[in-house]
Amino acid sequence: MSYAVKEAFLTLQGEGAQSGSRAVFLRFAGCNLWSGREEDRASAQCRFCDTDFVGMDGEGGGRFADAATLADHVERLWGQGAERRLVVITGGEPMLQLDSGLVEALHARGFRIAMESNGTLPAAAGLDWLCVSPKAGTEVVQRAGDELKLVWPQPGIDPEALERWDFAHFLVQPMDGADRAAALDAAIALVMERPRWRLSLQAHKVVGLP
Ligand SMILES: C[S@@+](CC[C@H](N)C(=O)[O-])C[C@H]1O[C@@H](n2cnc3c(N)ncnc32)[C@H](O)[C@@H]1O
Ligand SMILES: Nc1nc2[nH]cc(C(=O)O)c2c(=O)[nH]1
Ligand code: SF4
Ligand SMILES: [Mg+2]
Repeated sequence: MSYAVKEAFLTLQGEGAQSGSRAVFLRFAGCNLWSGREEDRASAQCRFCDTDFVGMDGEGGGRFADAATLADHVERLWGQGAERRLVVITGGEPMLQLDSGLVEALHARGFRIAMESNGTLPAAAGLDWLCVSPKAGTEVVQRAGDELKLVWPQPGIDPEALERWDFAHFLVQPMDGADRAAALDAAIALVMERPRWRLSLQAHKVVGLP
């Protein structure tokens, strides 16, 4: 099968428990919770998205005919060196496209594979790091993984209920947008009340990386 990629680039992981790690980001086009068009945002299931995932016109984006071609592209973006190769697969919603063929092709090139998902679709087998970020009002089927990353505040989500899910790390990330100062206060307050949680800041935005 072919893959629709919005953009792909080398940067540092800015979020979560692996923040600060060198990584190739592979951003698939399309999401199942929002069309990506501003005129649809108010009626979407996920309304706070900070990402343009429409089309294939970004840096390093395009239509890739098969898994080997896309994995070669990721390898070229990483450059020389076999040590600690990491690809973060995101979107949009990556589980609309990520399949076992791409997992195998990336592993064959020595990559650890991390994925950022909204959890409404079951994760592909064989991933090395799974981040699930639940969205209020959606049915999250993927309730186990490496990190649960809760964008906060989100009315309709109860952090205490999420603590029963099977994750190694519980991160709370302030919602970026018009109310980001209040969101930061709310995220800090959550950690103060519930020590299971740790604060995840979007470090790439602070330092000006993509
Ligand atoms: C753009 S999403 C793509 C992956 C997947 N669709 C998801 O939602 O997890 C990547 C990450 O950014 C987070 N995110 C999106 N909009 C955000 C915002 N306005 N502030 C903070 N985090 C945000 C998501 O919750 C997710 O953890
Ligand atoms: N540097 C950087 N780190 C990130 N971590 C998760 C991101 C995402 O959009 O999925 C992201 C992103 O867009 N850029
Ligand atoms: S689920 Fe993820 S990609 Fe889709 S609209 Fe929400 S934050 Fe954006
Ligand atoms: Mg992002």
